[in-house]
Amino acid sequence: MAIPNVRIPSRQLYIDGEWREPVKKNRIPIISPATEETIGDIPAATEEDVDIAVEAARRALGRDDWGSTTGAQRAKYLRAIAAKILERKSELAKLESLDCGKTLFEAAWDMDDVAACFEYYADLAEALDSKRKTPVDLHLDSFKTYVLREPIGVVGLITPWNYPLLMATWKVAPALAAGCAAILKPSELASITCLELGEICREVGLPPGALNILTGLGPEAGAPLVSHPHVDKIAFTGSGATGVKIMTAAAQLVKPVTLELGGKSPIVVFDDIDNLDLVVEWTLFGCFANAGQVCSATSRLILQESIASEFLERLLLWIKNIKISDPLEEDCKLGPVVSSGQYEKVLKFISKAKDEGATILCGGERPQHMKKGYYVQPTIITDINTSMEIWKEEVFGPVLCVKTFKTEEEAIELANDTKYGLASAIMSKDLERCERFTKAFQTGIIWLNCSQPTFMQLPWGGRKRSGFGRDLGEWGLENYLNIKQVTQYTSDEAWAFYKSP
Ligand SMILES: NC(=O)C1=CN([C@@H]2O[C@H](COP(=O)(O)OP(=O)(O)OC[C@H]3O[C@@H](n4cnc5c(N)ncnc54)[C@H](O)[C@@H]3O)[C@@H](O)[C@H]2O)C=CC1
Ligand SMILES: NCCCC(=O)O
Ligand code: NA
Repeated sequence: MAIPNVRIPSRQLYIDGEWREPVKKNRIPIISPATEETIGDIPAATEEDVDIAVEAARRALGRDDWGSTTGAQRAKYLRAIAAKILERKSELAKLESLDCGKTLFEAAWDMDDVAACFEYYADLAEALDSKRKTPVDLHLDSFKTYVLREPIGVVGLITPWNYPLLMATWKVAPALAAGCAAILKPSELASITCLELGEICREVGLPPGALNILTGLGPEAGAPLVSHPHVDKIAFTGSGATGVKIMTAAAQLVKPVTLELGGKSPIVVFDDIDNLDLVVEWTLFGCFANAGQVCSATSRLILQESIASEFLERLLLWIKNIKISDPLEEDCKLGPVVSSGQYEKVLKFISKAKDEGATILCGGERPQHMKKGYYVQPTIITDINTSMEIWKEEVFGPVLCVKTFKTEEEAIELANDTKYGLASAIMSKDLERCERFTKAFQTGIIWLNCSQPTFMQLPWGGRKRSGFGRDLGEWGLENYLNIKQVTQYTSDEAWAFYKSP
């Protein structure tokens, strides 16, 4: 089928409401994950550009047209952005798919979520107006006290390539709703749609400096943002290794961070399930959506021994039905991973698993029919012991590990046997058992008889090495608010602590 072509806009950095060439004039090529060809390039920001963007953001905070806006006024901008996203949905979805390899089906889904997220935070921005000043009654005649919620200031938002525009929106929307001035640094592996967000902000007349978009390499553009003295907070989604670097750099300035890092989430399947196909499909979706490049992917299947062979047999039949093709093709359900680096990384994990004695039940290689592109077959690995790397480390690719269990205690122990703590899923018709697992799972996200559904009203984030802080919901807005207490002495009486002269 003919692939719909779309022009990749050539952009500069988006700073202070306009397009600006990077000071050093460098650019980074865009490599198509589906064809391995260079299809464009993005500007490469460096420290000098970060300084210019931070000053623009600080100026915005000091100007009435942004720094003194009400939540209702900011909500208008957020709703206008949402409308433009929907207007350009088809083109943005294609650009997203071209850039990161995500199927067009999933990219379109993401664009709906992006628009809905801006709308959601527009509502919360309006609600903030009545919550800005909360009286606290001490039942004391001589004091009047209240709490103020105010924007935290200039915020640095550093985001990954697996959901390029959606992960950026999870941070940009609440940051703008709170009245912060933001500098977004998307991943250099997928920046196209984030740059289009800059064009959309320019078109809706978002005041200059409220949102600035700096594309570029992590160490060159991200690191200077983290260590900039006039950036008040960093919100990050990405790898654990980079999260540690960011937290270490921010610590030098006692700068607050929120870290949404990786995961190695379990899906526990009991033999009392009613509908085998329903559970098999959730298991597939939980690990192979977005080609497995999902921080919350339930990439460890912990299967009750009594149904293991029947379940795996059915799983293999479903896997054969997954259409692997150019991600822009209709009905494609598995595209390439984002880059040659990620491709090599995933294949290395698989070969290490084999070396350590595991069995590749299916997949494990490039699909025969895809001669070009960073494609990895949906892969299932069995005969795993818990000391293997494949059991412990996040692969961030279409690779599902399987272990079996007999008792609930064994299942809980296997599920929590990870340094991560992002998400867990349990499939069982016994809701009391689900309740027990909800308490026992050491994660921030629990799925009961499903895996991955993500709703922006709910707090998203984890524990342990999956980081801390929460995106989405009211919690997402709190990330960008400073809480200030105000205590007023209202009496004319002396305080009478000291003896009057
Ligand atoms: N939890 C999640 O949602 C994600 C997890 N990952 C994991 O991370 C692995 C590596 O993927 P990467 O794209 O390299 O993730 P990464 O964590 O290195 O990159 C994420 C963002 O951080 C920036 N960055 C990198 N080094 C930085 C530094 N020193 N200071 C400031 N910013 C910096 C990058 O430019 C990008 O915008 C993946 O294989 C996957 O395992 C990657 C993306 C998302
Ligand atoms: N369903 C959203 C997952 C977000 C993430 O992988 O970071
Ligand atoms: Na890309």
